[in-house]
Amino acid sequence: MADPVLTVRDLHLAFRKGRQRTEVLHGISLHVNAGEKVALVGESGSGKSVTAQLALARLQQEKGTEAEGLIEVLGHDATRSPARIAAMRGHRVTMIFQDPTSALNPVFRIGEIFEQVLRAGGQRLRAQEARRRAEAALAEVQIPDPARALDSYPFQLSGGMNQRVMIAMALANGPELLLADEPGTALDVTVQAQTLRLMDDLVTSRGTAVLFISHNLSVVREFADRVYVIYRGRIVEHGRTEQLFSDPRHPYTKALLAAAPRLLGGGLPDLPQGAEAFADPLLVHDGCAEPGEVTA
Ligand SMILES: Nc1ncnc2c1ncn2[C@@H]1O[C@H](COP(=O)(O)OP(=O)(O)OP(=O)(O)O)[C@@H](O)[C@H]1O
Repeated sequence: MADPVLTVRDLHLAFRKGRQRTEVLHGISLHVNAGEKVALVGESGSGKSVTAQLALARLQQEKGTEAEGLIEVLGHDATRSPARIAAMRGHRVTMIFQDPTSALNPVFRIGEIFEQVLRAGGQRLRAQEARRRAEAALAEVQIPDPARALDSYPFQLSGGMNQRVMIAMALANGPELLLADEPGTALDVTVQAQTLRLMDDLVTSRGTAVLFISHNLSVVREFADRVYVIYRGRIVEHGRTEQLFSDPRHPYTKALLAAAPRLLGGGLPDLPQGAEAFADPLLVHDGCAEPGEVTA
């Protein structure tokens, strides 16, 4: 069996503010093997994002955070050696967020952000080579005019386009682990479906391990090899995806399944013929900023 790239064991997390202490994780354990696609599913506030933030060593240093237990990322303990995790972020371990447009720094052009991404981890790269690699990466996520997209600001692209840009950036350095936190939930369902399929194809062909965070069980069905169900800071059920769908044991998993919107075929919807929403990379839709409007 492949080695785990992420191991979480008996992880507890509490936030302290003044005299108040709020426990949000109550001893969760999970793992993601090399090349495996694993989903962490649960309702809002159940503790999905904080788990990913701990794996990225982003929460440990915050005042009031009390974390106990093991979080091992590519062989390094995220609590004891946060600097080692920080050094791997952006190339060996990467992340995709819910709202792609606000995740991209609005004051830089896509090309400039991409160049920084390609230099993550101190890699030396000439500007021309960075541009060539960025164009190739954007072409791979099926952006029709990569050169034009690289010269654009994030607010000039649609939410769907920015999500593709984020996917391209997250995979550009060949990470071993991708943390995808509700990717595309800020987008409409058809665009979300398209981008998730694209991400799925790319990570599957490259063998990138993914921890896929979602509140929607039916979305992960098509994507994940295994699923963990988290409820109020506890893993209440886990198993192989098909087994979990065909024979859910925990009442919460059953409720989550019943509540999940029925998408076509139980998974992501197929696109209607001719519904290519991406013909123009400068097209603004999905309720994103209007052209010329700079988002914060
Ligand atoms: N920095 C923080 N300080 C205090 N409490 C926090 C902090 N970050 C998260 N929490 C709390 O921890 C709990 C878990 O939050 P988390 O963001 O992990 O939920 P989630 O399952 O990802 O939900 P969503 O799907 O809405 O993002 C919530 O009650 C949240 O309010």
